[in-house]
Amino acid sequence: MEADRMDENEWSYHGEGNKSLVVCHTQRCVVLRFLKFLPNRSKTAEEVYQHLQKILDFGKHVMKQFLGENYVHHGEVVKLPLDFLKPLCLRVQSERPESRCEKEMDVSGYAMCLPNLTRLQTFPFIEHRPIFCIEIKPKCGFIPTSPHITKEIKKKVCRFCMHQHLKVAKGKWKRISKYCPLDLFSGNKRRMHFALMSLLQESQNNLKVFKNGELIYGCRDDQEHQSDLNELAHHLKPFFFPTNGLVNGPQSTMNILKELIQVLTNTLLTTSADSGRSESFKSVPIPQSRNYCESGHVCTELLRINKHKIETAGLPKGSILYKTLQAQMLDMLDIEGLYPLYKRVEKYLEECPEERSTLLLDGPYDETFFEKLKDLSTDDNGSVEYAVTKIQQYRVAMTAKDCSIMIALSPTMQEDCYDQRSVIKTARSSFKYSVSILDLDLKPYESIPHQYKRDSKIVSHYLNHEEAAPSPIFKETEDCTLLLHKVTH
Ligand SMILES: O=P(O)(O)O[C@@H]1[C@@H](OP(=O)(O)O)[C@H](OP(=O)(O)O)[C@H](O)[C@H](OP(=O)(O)O)[C@H]1OP(=O)(O)O
Ligand SMILES: Nc1ncnc2c1ncn2[C@@H]1O[C@H](COP(=O)(O)OP(=O)(O)OP(=O)(O)O)[C@@H](O)[C@H]1O
Repeated sequence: MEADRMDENEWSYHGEGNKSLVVCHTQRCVVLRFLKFLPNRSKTAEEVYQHLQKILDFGKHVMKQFLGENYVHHGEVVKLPLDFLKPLCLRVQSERPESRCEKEMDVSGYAMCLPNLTRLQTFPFIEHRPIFCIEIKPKCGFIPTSPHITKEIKKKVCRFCMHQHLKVAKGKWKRISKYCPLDLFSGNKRRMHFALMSLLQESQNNLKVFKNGELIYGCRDDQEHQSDLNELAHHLKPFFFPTNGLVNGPQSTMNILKELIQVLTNTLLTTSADSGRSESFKSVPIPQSRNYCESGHVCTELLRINKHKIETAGLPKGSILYKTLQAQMLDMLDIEGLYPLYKRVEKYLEECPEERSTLLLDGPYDETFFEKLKDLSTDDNGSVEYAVTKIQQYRVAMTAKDCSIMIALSPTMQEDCYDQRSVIKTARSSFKYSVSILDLDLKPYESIPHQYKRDSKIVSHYLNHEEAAPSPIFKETEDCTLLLHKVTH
């Protein structure tokens, strides 16, 4: 990137989260990811540079090893001139959703330059072949079994489903989503179909759809707005049924969504030859963990019929979901077991503050850091070293619980002679695809007390308000349609 030739008019607002704001180039397949800060909390240019460099190192030396070379794009830190940044910041301001404007885009002079993951990862310039991309923020896909857990409900209902109730009560979202991460991570195609359909119906901030790089569905600020699946299907129709232009109406919408879900399921279950170095990790053991959630909305009939399958189904090793779940499961103690270890480290640092850098709490995030994550033992010998290892594993796990998966798909003719490993096929369609993971910033050590409090808030709210309430009635005709439809393997 040539910093002296940067023109703000070539960049447009792309999206943002709680910690960063992203702009994309209009001609090339790249984005710039800026940090965001609360007003008066901004950092110096040097601090921002160091922070971005740590994000890069963590992606490159840790998450790439974990999740695989092909899925993770660590990008590069770029220096940008102020006469580019100031007008760019003004330009994007009007595009930003109001709910995100509490924080300001950092204009200190550094950003992360990354490939635009809504595009196929094989071309440096924007191709004019049609493409769409689904972004999924799957959240935590397992129920914890840690002996440190004090509330039994945490062993029955997953955190996402419990958290839904608090979010709706606080007005963050209008409706409870029927999505349960345990369905998506189950590896069972029917449950995955249900999870994806639920995400489409109530996308919240867990699903977005981009068409030719532009957001067309999901993550709307206006939470009153009920997502319009007909509109989405209308957008996607040319990708799935290019010649069948006249068929319209609910049946057509359903067919398109079913096709979309099938393509997504197949992609999520595809294994990558590129295994990274996660093979050198032992699988994280989770004794007697249940793989469905008591508050899940997946039709009880389906659970009954498929009970045996649900017990045995699993994710293919090497699939993106498997790798993400393995990283999430590095949280073996649960925040309830982790918090006392955090306090142990804090006490030690109070007595010996000069030891902070020796403990490597703030990096460097290099090979040595990665190697230390491999120690899965939970035999606490009372040492500060044990506490630090568990804390670092927890931070990696929390990162994996909050990342997003991008699936970019571009229709291709069966006869196009692409490398067949990068083509996903169903009976009706065939797509060239790429899968990536984004938002792999290591969660801060300092956020552990906040995590502890939030966990207790989510659980108490659920116990006080929801546990006694009956499960929502499941309308089989509406919601089971996809589930009970035969799924082609
Ligand atoms: O705690 P959670 O599960 O609500 O996750 C937070 C996310 O909320 P969500 O529930 O996905 O809507 C939250 O997402 P939103 O801002 O709600 O879109 C952030 O991703 C937050 O991470 P960070 O503090 O910005 O690094 C996330 O916080 P962390 O817990 O990952 O630190
Ligand atoms: N490399 C990329 N290519 C395309 N889109 C991207 C890329 N990186 C981020 N985005 C888009 O920008 C949005 C915000 O980015 P990101 O998730 O990294 O922000 P964040 O503030 O770190 O999120 P969080 O709220 O989870 O902390 C993403 O949801 C995604 O839609």
